[in-house]
Amino acid sequence: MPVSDTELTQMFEHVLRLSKVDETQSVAVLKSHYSDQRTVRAAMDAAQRLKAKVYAVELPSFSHPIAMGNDMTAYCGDTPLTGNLAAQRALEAADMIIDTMMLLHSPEQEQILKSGTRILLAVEPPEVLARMLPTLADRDRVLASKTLLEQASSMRVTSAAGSDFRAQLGQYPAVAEYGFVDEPGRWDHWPSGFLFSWPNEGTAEGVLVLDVGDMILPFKTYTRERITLEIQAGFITAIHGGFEAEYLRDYMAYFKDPEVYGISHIGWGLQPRAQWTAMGLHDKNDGMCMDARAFYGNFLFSTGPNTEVGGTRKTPCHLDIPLRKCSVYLDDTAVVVDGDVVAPAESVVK
Ligand SMILES: O=c1ccc(O)c[nH]1
Ligand SMILES: [Fe+2]
Repeated sequence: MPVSDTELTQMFEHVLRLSKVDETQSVAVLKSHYSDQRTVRAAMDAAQRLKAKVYAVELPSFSHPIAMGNDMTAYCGDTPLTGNLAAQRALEAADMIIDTMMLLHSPEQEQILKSGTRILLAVEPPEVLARMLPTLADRDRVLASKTLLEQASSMRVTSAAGSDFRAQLGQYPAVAEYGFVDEPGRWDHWPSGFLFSWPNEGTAEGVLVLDVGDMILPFKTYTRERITLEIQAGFITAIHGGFEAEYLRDYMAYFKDPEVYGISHIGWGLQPRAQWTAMGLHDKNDGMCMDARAFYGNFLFSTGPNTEVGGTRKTPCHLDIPLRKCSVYLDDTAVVVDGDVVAPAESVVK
């Protein structure tokens, strides 16, 4: 249902308050011509209403000749900010950036965060922003699980469909997404409500079976037949199945980059207001479909880049693949069983 401009501004005030925006803060709204202009205006108005020093940084869009589709996660790494050091300095000067054009998975985002500037990504449609307006309960639920994830030395994922995946953890940090940025140097995405880390280089292995009803982003498709991925030493080594497997193989091969087969972030969803069904109710160009990444009890894995945590894989092809009905174990502790969150207690929604 349509959200009014007034509601959108009020929602931004709520999220910016949670992000500790006040009269002591400077807020930069990062945009390009493809930003949602209503989101840009609401962000600017809300920051001003909280008495922050507000400015906008507009960048000409960037399109790489091999990028396909309009989903902002489909081509990662190079962005409108790449190479524009003056603009990067202008952004690093802010205490907080509201990113309406997508810096995610770029080295520049990492550099800006290291300067202490915090970044909130907001590119979903206003109606999706409204349905998953972040709360302190979201933060507490995700951070309770992050405590377990950052202490774990391994993750194992199994499913009735036949998945049996393992990875060592610890080389990379655990990342919690709960929809607002309340600490210096923090990145987050409104809407969200999930957490993840990256496998230690070379340690992801086993089999992941995409069953009927799982999802592949940025295709924004529900899989209608099984696709089986073989994973060895941190990379997908085979993709078996029918037409949908062929489509996935063809898309990944198109980039002519062996790093596209690397395993990227792995984690699970903790947002009860995100819905598995939502993707079927939106057009492919409506946004990046955060419902799919965040729905409660999913196992979300992904392929390709790991630059945002200092890794060396800057490949542009990034697939986010949420699976239902998996069991996720951290060392010997089950956090998700058959698609339902079981631990820690503070992360379980009754
Ligand atoms: O919020 C996000 C969105 C995309 C992604 O790849 C990770 N986290
Ligand atoms: Fe991702």
